[in-house]
Parts: sequence; structure tokens; C-alpha cells
Amino acid sequence: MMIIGIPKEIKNNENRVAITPAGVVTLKKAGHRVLIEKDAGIGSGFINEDYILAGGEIIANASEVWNDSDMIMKVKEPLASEYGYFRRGLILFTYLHLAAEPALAAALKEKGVVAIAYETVSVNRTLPLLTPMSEVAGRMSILLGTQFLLKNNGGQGILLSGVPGVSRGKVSIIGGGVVGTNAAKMAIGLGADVTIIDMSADRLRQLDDIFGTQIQTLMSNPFNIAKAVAEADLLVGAVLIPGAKAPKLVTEAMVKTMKPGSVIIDVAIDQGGIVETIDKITTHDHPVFEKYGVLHYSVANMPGAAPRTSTMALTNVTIPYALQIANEGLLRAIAGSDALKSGVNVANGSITCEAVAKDLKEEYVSIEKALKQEFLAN
Ligand SMILES: NC(=O)C1=CN([C@@H]2O[C@H](COP(=O)(O)OP(=O)(O)OC[C@H]3O[C@@H](n4cnc5c(N)ncnc54)[C@H](O)[C@@H]3O)[C@@H](O)[C@H]2O)C=CC1
Ligand SMILES: CC(=O)C(=O)O
Repeated sequence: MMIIGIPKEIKNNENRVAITPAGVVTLKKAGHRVLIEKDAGIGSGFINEDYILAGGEIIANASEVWNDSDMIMKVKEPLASEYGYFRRGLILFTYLHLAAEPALAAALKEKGVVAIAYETVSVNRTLPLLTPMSEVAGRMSILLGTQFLLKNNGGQGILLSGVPGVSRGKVSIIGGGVVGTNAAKMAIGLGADVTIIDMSADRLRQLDDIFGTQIQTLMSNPFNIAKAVAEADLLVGAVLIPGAKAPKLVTEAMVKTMKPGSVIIDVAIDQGGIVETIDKITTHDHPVFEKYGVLHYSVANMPGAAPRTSTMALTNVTIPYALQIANEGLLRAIAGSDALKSGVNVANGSITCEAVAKDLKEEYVSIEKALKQEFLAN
């Protein structure tokens, strides 16, 4: 039996929660206990009674949830005020984005937490625990961009769809994975003129097969990026190198060529972002800032603004992994699952994800080596 704790999210305007009542039923049926911080689900439309009916236990404060649980499931990375709850052997299962969070990586190492990052769990070169949130954020990027392009929101005052007799707006998407594809779907739906840039020729072929002549595909290189940025009314950053810091593909000089009142939505900001002029993460309270006449949006928890949809989409994919860890115990679950193994970013004081270690300029230690004593004991 494992005790699984669900603290309330404390990041700005983060209304998602790491479990639904349906998830509680699944874990309870397998014999585990689920501790849920009071009101943790309210933002996603789940009240305390929903969790109690599902078999969960409502706990009055965060410290009890953290201290009494074997595994903590969260949505966003712990904030500094939560580092004090870390302890040796605690399993933390959440989004972490450690390449952009060195202080968090240091705290996890120092305290000996085993931290499994949703965003690096990989299956056949896909990222199943990132995909649903990328679907949400990709779709949101166009909805938000459309809003910020309106004059009263500081934009140039255009409709991406145009109207009969007036040009459509131009959307340039850099990165044609899940975020990029979902952004393209929405932008095409609105009738915008859409370009997608990716570095993978195979991916560009797939996009061409999916969207045909509804989009323009371009190979990623500085020349094509500069052109697409200069032409864009709405630019979407959607690049990912799993685990690693995002490359700064859009330079300051490129941003200066954009029309005043154009909009950049850098979805990749959670991995540091791809736009040189974005030097800070923004929040849902104050999502945009202006630089060189261009509105920059850099919220790192975009799906937090669509919590009901996002919580259900996220927990659909996380609960089976949580169940595996709870049923088999951490070591057997990791040993038997390449997916979970790829998710472990920190264990026993070492960084166990190669891309994270490289970006943090830290030593990479394989998970087998980091947990050697424990593996041998089992
Ligand atoms: N801000 C937020 O709230 C959210 C952010 N994200 C982030 O969005 C980013 C994208 O995620 P996904 O679409 O799921 O990743 P993905 O792996 O599906 O797609 C990334 C794409 O980037 C391409 N790429 C890599 N290097 C490139 C380069 N130099 N030039 C052009 N393309 C390049 C890859 O070929 C791939 O097609 C990630 O950082 C993810 O964490 C996802 C959800 C929410
Ligand atoms: C992917 C991520 O960090 C989020 O959904 O907030």
C-alpha cells in the first residue's frame, strides 16, 4: 500500500489539480490511500465531497499532505516555499522543467528526493505526459494571440481571419510538434495564413500530409526563421529538445523587424523559451509585456487557465503511471518501465536525465548507478 498526496497548486493562477475523483477511485481500488489537500480541486470544478465519495481523504493543510505521503503528485514544479517539504526517499511526480529551474534541481538533489518529471517520460520518442498539455497550450496560443491582436488589448487591430476584400493575418509557428500542430489546427480554422517551421524533414513531410496546401512548411534555419518572423502578425514558439533548454532561435534583431502591435506567444518558455527578447516568465495575471512595439506572452503554465479540460486531460495519462509506481514500488516500477526510467530526473542526490545534466552543467549519473544500492537490495 502506498500513500499518495495531492497538494493544492500554489503557482499564480494555477487551477489544475493532479488527480480527479476518477483517479482516486482507481488508486483506492488497488488498495492505496490518497490524501488530498482541502480545496485542491476547486479550481478544476471538483469539490472536497467529490473526493471523499471517491474514497479520498481531505487533509486540512499542505504540510501534512507532504509529510504523510510516500509519493506526491503535482501539476507544476514545486515553488521555493515548498522546498522545505523535501525529504530523502520522497517520490515527486510532476512537471519539473529542471533545465530552466537550477535552484529546484539543487534542492531536490540536496534532499535526496526521487523526482520524476512528466515532461521527460518517453515512449517510442513521444512524450505521453506532455502531449495533452501541449494540445491545450497549442490551441490556446491562437485563441490568446487573436485576443492580443485586438487594438484594445495593445495589438495592431487585426482579425486573423481577415474579411472578404481584406487580407488574412499571418501566423508563423516555429516547431511543428504537438504544440505546433494544434496551433496550426486552430489558426487554419480561423482562416489565417499559416507557416510552420521545423528542423525535421520527416516532421515537415508529415505536416504536409496532414494539412496539405492549408499551410506552408519551411525547414528551420536562420534565414527562414528571420523571414517568417518579419512577416508574422502572430508568432508561436513551439520548439522542444526533450529535457534541454530551448534554443534561442528568434533573435532580438528579428523581433525588431516585426510590425508594431504584432504578438509573440512563446509556448516553449517552460524550457527557457526560443525568443531572445523574452527574459522573464509572465503570469496569467499580467501575461504580456511590450518590447520593440511587439507584445510578448511568456506564461509557463498556459493550461492552468483552462483547468477543467486540462486537469482531465492530464490525469487521463498520469494515473496509469502513478498506479504502476504505487502497485510495484518505485524500484520495481522503474526497473520494469523504460518510460518511467526516462522520467527520473533526480535520484539519490544525482541528476539522472542526460539533457538536464548537460544544461545545468552537472554530472550525469545513470538511474541504475544512482539507485544502485537500492536496486541491489531488491
Ligand atoms: N507554456 C506552457 O504552458 C506549455 C508549454 N509547453 C511546451 O511547449 C514546448 C513544445 O512542446 P511539444 O510541442 O509537445 O513538443 P514536441 O516534441 O511535440 O515538438 C517539438 C518540435 O520542435 C522541433 N524542433 C526541435 N528543434 C528545432 C529547431 N531548432 N527548429 C525548429 N524546430 C525544432 C522538433 O522537431 C519537434 O517537432 C515544450 O517546451 C513544452 O514543454 C507545453 C505545454 C504547456
Ligand atoms: C507542460 C507544462 O509545464 C504545463 O502544462 O504547465
